[in-house]
Amino acid sequence: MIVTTTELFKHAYGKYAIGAYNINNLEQAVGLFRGNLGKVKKNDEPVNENLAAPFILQISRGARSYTDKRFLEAIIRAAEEVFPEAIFAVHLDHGTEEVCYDAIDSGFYSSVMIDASHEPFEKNVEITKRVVDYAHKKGVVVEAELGQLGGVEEDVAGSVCLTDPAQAAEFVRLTGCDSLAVAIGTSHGAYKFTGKQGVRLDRLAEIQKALPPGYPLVMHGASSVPKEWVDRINAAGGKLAQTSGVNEADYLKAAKLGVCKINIDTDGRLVWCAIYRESFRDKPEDFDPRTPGKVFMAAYAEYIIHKNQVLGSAGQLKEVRSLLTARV
Ligand SMILES: O=C(CO)COP(=O)(O)O
Ligand SMILES: O=C[C@H](O)COP(=O)(O)O
Ligand SMILES: [Zn+2]
Ligand SMILES: [Zn+2]
Repeated sequence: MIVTTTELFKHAYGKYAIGAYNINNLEQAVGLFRGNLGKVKKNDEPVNENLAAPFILQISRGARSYTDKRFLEAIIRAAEEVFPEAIFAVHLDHGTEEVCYDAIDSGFYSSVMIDASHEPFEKNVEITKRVVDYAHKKGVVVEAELGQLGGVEEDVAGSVCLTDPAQAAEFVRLTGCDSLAVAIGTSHGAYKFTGKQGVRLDRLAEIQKALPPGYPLVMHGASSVPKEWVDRINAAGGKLAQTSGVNEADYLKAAKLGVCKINIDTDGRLVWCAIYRESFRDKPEDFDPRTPGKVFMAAYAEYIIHKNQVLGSAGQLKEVRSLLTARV
């Protein structure tokens, strides 16, 4: 069942965070749905309610244009039928104004992100407000961004510029956006922090205090970039040096400070890269695309289960399901 992020955030606020996972292809979709239902190897395994989690499926502009946006949509529609127990939001990640309108008009996305954070404050407000007004008329909710993450974010090269708490409150008031992505020291990709710096929970606490009670915040660039996966990639011929990620122990700390959505893309890519490299290394005679694909879907499902455990969303599906069905 596709729901809005608002419905998920209400349940999560202050207690745990919902995993927001980017996908680009069929194998990632299957692994993602399995993992969020506590299944690993087969689609028809029984749901494991102790592990099952509500989640957000994110589609970036790059994912939409990788093949054709209609392919991803068809895969997700099929997944809804194959995994009828899943409760998730379909979210456009880092949209421009034009792409937001396209996603809203499609009737498929329950949530969009307008990212005008590279614009000056007033322009960011102006663009975000237009998207919010358009989206709300069609029942779609909007995530916006204020402040800039470090590193490269699609075609926006940002330098770390933490979100100002007072500006955040003003931004939310002026735009009416439903959730806000804040810059608290993280960046996209596998090379996040230099030295000992980490997530700026102190700044996050100030932002939470400045906003209305219960207002949902979003953490981008939240992959933990696990050493285990980086080492496996390198042992299978990869060349990733000096990687660094978010400490997984910070996820729940951030959730207690109002972060309801935690964005993870890079970690899924690392799992993908390690599994495919190992498969090609260990089975050089095999050229069947399903050989690494099968291993990847199971490994990705297991990884999603792990992530949901550290986010605190594992095991929450049952309660979310009963709340949503009681409401109907
Ligand atoms: O923020 C993200 C997508 O919007 C993903 O962040 P990572 O690169 O840390 O996975
Ligand atoms: O914000 C960046 C996300 O990780 C999406 O990345 P992508 O644009 O390469 O799909
Ligand atoms: Zn941004
Ligand atoms: Zn992001």
